[in-house]
Amino acid sequence: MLRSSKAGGDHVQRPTAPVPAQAVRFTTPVVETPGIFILTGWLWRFLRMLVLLPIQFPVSVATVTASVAVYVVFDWVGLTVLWTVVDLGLLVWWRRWPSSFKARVALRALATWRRFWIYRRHWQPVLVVSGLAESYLERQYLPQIRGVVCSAWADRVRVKLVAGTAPAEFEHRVAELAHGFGAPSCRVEVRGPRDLVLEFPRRDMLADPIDALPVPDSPEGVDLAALPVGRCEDGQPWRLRLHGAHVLTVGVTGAGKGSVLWSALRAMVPAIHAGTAQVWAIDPKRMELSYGRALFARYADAAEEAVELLEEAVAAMQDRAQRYAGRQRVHVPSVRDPFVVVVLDEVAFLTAYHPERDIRRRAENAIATLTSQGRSVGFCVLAALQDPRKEVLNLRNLFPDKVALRLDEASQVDMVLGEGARDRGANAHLIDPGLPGVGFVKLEGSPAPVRVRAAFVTDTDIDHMASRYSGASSVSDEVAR
Ligand SMILES: Nc1ncnc2c1ncn2[C@@H]1O[C@H](COP(=O)(O)OP(=O)(O)OP(=O)(O)O)[C@@H](O)[C@H]1O
Repeated sequence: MLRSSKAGGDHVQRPTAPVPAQAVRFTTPVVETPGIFILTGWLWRFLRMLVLLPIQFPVSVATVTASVAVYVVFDWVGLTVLWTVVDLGLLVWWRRWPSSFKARVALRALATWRRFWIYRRHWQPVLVVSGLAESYLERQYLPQIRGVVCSAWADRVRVKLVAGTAPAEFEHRVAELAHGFGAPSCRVEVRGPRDLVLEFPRRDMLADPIDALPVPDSPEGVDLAALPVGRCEDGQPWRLRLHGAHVLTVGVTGAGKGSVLWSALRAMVPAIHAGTAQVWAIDPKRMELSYGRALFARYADAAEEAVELLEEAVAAMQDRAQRYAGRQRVHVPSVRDPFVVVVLDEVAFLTAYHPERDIRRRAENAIATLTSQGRSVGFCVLAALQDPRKEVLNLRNLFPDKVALRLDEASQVDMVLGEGARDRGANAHLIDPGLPGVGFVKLEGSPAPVRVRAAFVTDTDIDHMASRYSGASSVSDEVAR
């Protein structure tokens, strides 16, 4: 039976055979909605809006209600007096307490205005055209705007997602959203299930160069785990963790890598002066670091010397680890056991470009050992690199913290900041060449990349630092101990 040519064959449609027309077709009947239902729906929505309006916009509703009440009771004269008094009060508030006025009045009024004029007005067309509206049974579902908050530099639009969609759909369309709402960029921050925030900058807070930040007054004022090196896009200080981390700064030539290195060193010079921190510098280009040579406990520019310096650092680190074994788990910087920062400008010179294979191998081994074992015993590698590809530096994942300055290609963003960083708005390949020192970082505790700018430490600043703080660092020769 099963072998018969008919068995099972009746139901199999051969790929080339035409689909037969159905003799009988079942379709859902179309029933016209009675007008009364439509009217009831509209009325229900209108009443709901009236009830919710005072809850959603209490200040605006109170203002309009009070104005109407005063007009009804006291006519135009009363209304004019009321508004004159209110305006004078606002004027005094603005002049006397400008920041509180800005936070409580100006930015809130701006948020209400932009919510309706920019976001509500363009929401449907932008989302439909960019493919973020969902369709189901011939009905269209749009993510909802839950609120708009304005800060001094950006609008944050809180959005409730349509059930069954994922934040990744927004992350893949940041360019469409930015253009759609007339913003220079858009970043997506996921706050919880079906809850995300779209951040649209209104102006660039990092457009102007930042002068070198003040040097802390004393070594006690230096927090090696949070050195201020510049500013974040929201105006907050950008702090770089060196103690307990390794930092890789990547950017094309002229991207401003030097300003990240020098800002970090500037923030810790009192500790260098007191001898609780040391800088071991490798400067293959002989341009970037040679200026502040007096600040360094060790310095090398030639390849052979540089590799020896790295191997000395490994020996010192291992010696310290041996002394700590079983006795101490956390490194506390002291004159005896200073925090050692190995600064490596253009690390690829040693790991990829040097013609001698032995130099490349030794340099790579030493960097790998320092980055994988140095954190807990107070050794940190602070490196700069132009090209982040694996062939150039296959150790890049041993650096827990990375800074992406201006990059050549879009694909390099995820190489530096990790997968998905570009989708979340870290467009390091689109940074304006006229903005050196601008880049993206991932701050602790948040997967969303943050745009930052390093302060610019000029040659004069370096001269001053070198003459004021040099010579005091007690170079403890750990290898000898
Ligand atoms: N943070 C900054 N703010 C303003 N201008 C900066 C900043 N950083 C660098 N610049 C300017 O950009 C120029 C190039 O910077 P820098 O030499 O640090 O780049 P780089 O990435 O180290 O380049 P290279 O890899 O070629 O050494 C500097 O001479 C300076 O004029």
